[in-house]
Amino acid sequence: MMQVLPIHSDAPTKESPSPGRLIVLTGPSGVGKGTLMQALLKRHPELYYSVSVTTRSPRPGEINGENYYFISRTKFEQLVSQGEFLEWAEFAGNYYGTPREAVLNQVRSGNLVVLEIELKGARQIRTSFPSALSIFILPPSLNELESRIRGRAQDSEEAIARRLRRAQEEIQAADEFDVQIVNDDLETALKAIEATLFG
Ligand SMILES: Nc1nc2c(ncn2[C@@H]2O[C@H](COP(=O)(O)OP(=O)(O)O)[C@@H](O)[C@H]2O)c(=O)[nH]1
Ligand SMILES: Nc1ncnc2c1ncn2[C@@H]1O[C@H](COP(=O)(O)OP(=O)(O)O)[C@@H](O)[C@H]1O
Repeated sequence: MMQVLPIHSDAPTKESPSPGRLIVLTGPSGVGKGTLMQALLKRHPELYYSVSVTTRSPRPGEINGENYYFISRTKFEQLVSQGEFLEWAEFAGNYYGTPREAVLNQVRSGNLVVLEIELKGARQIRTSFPSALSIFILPPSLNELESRIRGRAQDSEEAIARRLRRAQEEIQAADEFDVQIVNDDLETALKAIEATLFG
């Protein structure tokens, strides 16, 4: 029988036996998590991608409710105090969080739910959901990571520098996660993720 999880609680969520599963995709900014996620969703429409909430400004082309829910810092802090996030973190000057209820409902319904989140959030999920499958995406090199972030041409110099500093810290934590996959050739990395998820 499925156990009902506390929805509005700041206490770490107790894991319940459930037919669904949480998948955490993490790794430094610019490594290609978003690109891999999109390709994965195209090939496996049955996966549920959790749209995060953020205080970052939308980039050109980003759509509210599709890429992120874009909200103010005040509203974000209010949602934190209401226990609405499964995890949340500050990254490069902005807040990011995973909506609790939508994700838990999907897991309870038996779906594979993918969270694409940064290191601190990924650690929180590992603690709350020890059976979550966690995947760390590595760049082929730091130089390649920098050129991917620059190639995206959507962040200021300052934002790029912050992301690169943070990337070096994040990469050191790669071994904490269940699986490490290098995103050199995109297709190869995708196949490795598929093998991990669907075995
Ligand atoms: N903890 C946490 N991190 C998130 C969430 N949503 C996105 N992130 C991470 O926040 C970081 C910055 O995201 P973003 O500003 O979109 O930049 P980008 O990933 O470099 O394109 C990335 O590492 C995302 O994976 C979330 O809900 N929680
Ligand atoms: N395997 C790859 N080879 C070359 N470029 C890639 C690869 N994967 C992603 N990219 C490019 O790198 C940049 C950053 O990718 P993105 O998915 O936005 O990263 P993240 O979501 O991890 O920040 C994008 O311009 C993307 O097209």
